[in-house]
Amino acid sequence: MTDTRLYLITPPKLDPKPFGETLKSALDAGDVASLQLRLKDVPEEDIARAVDVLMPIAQSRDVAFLLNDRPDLAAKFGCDGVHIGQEDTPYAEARAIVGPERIVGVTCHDSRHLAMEAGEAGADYVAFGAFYPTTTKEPKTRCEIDVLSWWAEVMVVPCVAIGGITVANALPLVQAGADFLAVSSGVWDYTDGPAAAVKAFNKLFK
Ligand SMILES: Cc1ncc(COP(=O)(O)OP(=O)(O)O)c(N)n1
Ligand SMILES: Cc1ncsc1CCOP(=O)(O)O
Ligand SMILES: [Mg+2]
Repeated sequence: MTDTRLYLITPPKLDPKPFGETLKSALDAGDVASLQLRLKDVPEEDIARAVDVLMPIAQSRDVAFLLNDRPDLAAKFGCDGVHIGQEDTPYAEARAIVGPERIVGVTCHDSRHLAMEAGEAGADYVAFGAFYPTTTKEPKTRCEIDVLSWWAEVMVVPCVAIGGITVANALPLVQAGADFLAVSSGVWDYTDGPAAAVKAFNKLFK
């Protein structure tokens, strides 16, 4: 049995009501640690509406609900945390906004240095990637698996792997010691559907 758990990331554009039904079936299919709402280039009211619909679905199933990019909205909406990248609100400011009880995760690309900085500052997790090709986002870097295994070996701050992760290519990341696999299209676009993807990922973690 490994300690790896699934961290789902929503598609960058979605219609909350129908997506909410898809989300229910995915979360009811197996263990999911967290869901990140990651809407890009949309007005705040679209984020608010998606939070209204999707956050109760996640939280009622003990799935942590994180918001991408916006610590101010994460605090305003009562999300469980926020994910910030290197071009978003700096960690110290994000932590001051959301407080000590909420999760703050930080993008660290392929950089041991960025991850050590974030970990020492108090980040609740560091995210490395992209490990595989992805069309969901133009990642700034590719990350080698040895960065992940080094971190898992020597550090205690949880590490997240992200970028092009699928059921077919996830095992080396699990074996390297990733605490979480952050997955978007590998679940939402899975051939047999998101629920089957959640089941298949959880089988890999056994
Ligand atoms: C878990 C996780 N890891 C990395 C990212 C990427 O964040 P960022 O670099 O800020 O890019 P955008 O997602 O904001 O386009 C993430 N969102 N989640
Ligand atoms: C947000 C993000 N950051 C680096 S790669 C990526 C996209 C993750 O989506 P997918 O799992 O579909 O590659
Ligand atoms: Mg960001």
